Parts: sequence; structure tokens; C-alpha cells
Amino acid sequence: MSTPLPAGGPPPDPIATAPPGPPGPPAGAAPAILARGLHRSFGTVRAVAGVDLAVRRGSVTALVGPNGSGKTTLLLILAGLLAPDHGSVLVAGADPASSALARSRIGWMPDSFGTWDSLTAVEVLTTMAGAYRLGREEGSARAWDLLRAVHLDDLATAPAHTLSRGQKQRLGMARALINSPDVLLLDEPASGLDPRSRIEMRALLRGLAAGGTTVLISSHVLAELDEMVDDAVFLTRGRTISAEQLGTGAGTRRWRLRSLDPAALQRWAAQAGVPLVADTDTPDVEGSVLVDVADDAAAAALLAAAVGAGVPVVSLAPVSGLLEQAYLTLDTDRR
Ligand SMILES: Nc1ncnc2c1ncn2[C@@H]1O[C@H](COP(=O)(O)OP(=O)(O)OP(=O)(O)O)[C@@H](O)[C@H]1O
Repeated sequence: MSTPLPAGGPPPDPIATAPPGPPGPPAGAAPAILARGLHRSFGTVRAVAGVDLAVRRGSVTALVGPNGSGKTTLLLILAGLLAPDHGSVLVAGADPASSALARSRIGWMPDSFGTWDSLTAVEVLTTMAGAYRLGREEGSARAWDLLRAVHLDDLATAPAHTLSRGQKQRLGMARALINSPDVLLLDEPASGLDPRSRIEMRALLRGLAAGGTTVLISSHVLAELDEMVDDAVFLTRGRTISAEQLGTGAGTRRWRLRSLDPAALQRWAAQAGVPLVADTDTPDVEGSVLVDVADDAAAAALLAAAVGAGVPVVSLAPVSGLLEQAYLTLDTDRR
């Protein structure tokens, strides 16, 4: 299913289009991206050395791994821009290396945006629209809708090469969406974006996923992905080492608990049998301790019990995001 922006008129509000609850495909639906046994070497460097991947339709999935773990190489293969040495790939139902139809249903945003020197921002998009065989009027309407969606309409007639890094990233996102892709592959899309643009990108991607688009996104900034992704796939040294569904609130995590009265907190914890851990990361913050909690419901119960016992609790929050926690527990290795 494609997710066209309406021709003309204001861009859709991605937040307004998102239904309540996680989107998710119907049970048993085929994954939008399926890779099996992928390998790709450059000379002696085994950039991708055993990737298995299944990405749920309509999900936002993080592709996470240290420098040199093969994320860009994998995304290039999935986009049909690089042939694997071994292994099979299905994106939107076909092999993107051999199927022009599959490629036409993919949106690709590389980690750096190369521009043609002579084209303005809107011409970059209308040129791409032409390459996807959109008619002149439709391509122009789509280009303007996308410029508005990424807040670049004021710079539409500026030469694209004069845009700032963050503006180029936003134009790169618009370019990746010109063909209303079913599958969107994004390589470090948030690098160079200011905080507001990051929030807007998050809302845009969630809105696209709510409309059925599948998004696979690589980034090193795990905190930024945390609030946006449904699933995560972890790579190290060219191999997938883990795939997780996030956001279920399950799994033991370390939380930071802060009280206005540290002694009262310690007394209550001793009586209630709650083991507290010293918070060595924030030695200057008085009354801050760490506590391991089984899941979100247990955190709510802990908070209710402490407050009910008269402990003046200021805050209780996870020490790290789900993604960061999952990442740090893995045996990842830079190269
Ligand atoms: N065209 C190439 N020629 C030779 N080696 C390459 C080429 N492309 C990638 N590599 C090597 O393959 C490995 C994986 O690179 P890749 O760019 O896929 O990693 P990455 O996870 O995207 O890294 P980063 O997070 O730093 O962007 C690296 O060791 C890299 O040096």
C-alpha cells in the first residue's frame, strides 16, 4: 500500500493520521523486508557476513550497530543498489536487485545528501518525480507537498547545494518520499537535524508507519530512536546478533528514584525489602538511588508504595532507554 500525500492542499498531519495503539500488520502478514544469509565483502573486508532480517509491515524498525558493523552496506543491498555475494532479499515482495517494480516501491535516503549543483530544492524533487514517471503536474504538486511537510517550502527555489546540512537532510527525506514508497530505508537521517526537526521527523515517520509504510532506520543516537521505533535489529561485524520487539514495557530495567528525604527513602526501602543501589553516576544529586524493576507495572507499584508510606518522591524514571539498554547488554564490537 502506498501513502501518497494529497495533491495540493496542506500536508497531512502525521500525528493526526496515527491511529491509537501500535499499528502492526495483520497476524501472519508477510514481512515487508526479508533477508536470509546475506554476505557482501569488499576485498578482504567482510562488510556483511551473515545477516538475517524480517521487518514487519507498517513498523518502524531501528538498525543498530557500532561503526563499521555493516549497516550502510546492508541498507544499500536492501535498496537494490549493491548486489550481495550470497543470500536472498525480498523487499515489498520482490528482489530489489532484479525487480524494477520492487525498486519503485522503495524510498532510499543515504547518510549524506549529494545534490546537483544547478538544481533548486524544488527542482531536485520534480526531477526525481519525473524519474518515477509521475506526470508534470502530479510531480510538482507532490514536490510542494513534501517541501511543506519537511518545512522547506520557503527555500524551494534556493539552489540545493546552498542548503545547510540539516536542510539538506530534510530535502533528502523529501526526496526519499517522492514515490510514496511502501518501504523507506533511512541511513542516519537525523544527523545534522536540530531538535525541532528531529521531533518533526519522528512524527512524520510515525505517521507514515500508521499509514502502512515500513520504515527501517539506522542511527547511532539511540535515545532519539527510542521513542520512535517498534522493533530493533542489532548488527555487529556484519552479522545480525539480535532482533527485539521494543516498547512492551516488559523486562527488568534499572530505574532512578529520587526523594527529597534520602533517610526516609532508605528507611522505607529497608522495611519494604526493596534493594537500592548507590547512584554513582549522579553523586551530586542528593537523595538519588537506583533500583531494578521487573516491568512498568512494577515501577508503578513501587512508586505508589513509596509515596503511600510518606516518602517524598520527586521522580522515578528509567536510567536508560529500552534501545540503549538492549544495545549495551549485547556483545557488540567496533571495527
Ligand atoms: N566500498 C567499500 N570498499 C571497501 N570497504 C568498504 C566499502 N564499504 C564499506 N566498507 C567496509 O565495510 C565495513 C562496513 O561498512 P559500513 O559502512 O557498512 O558500516 P556502518 O555500520 O554503516 O558504519 P558507520 O556506523 O560507521 O556508518 C567497514 O569495515 C567498511 O570499511
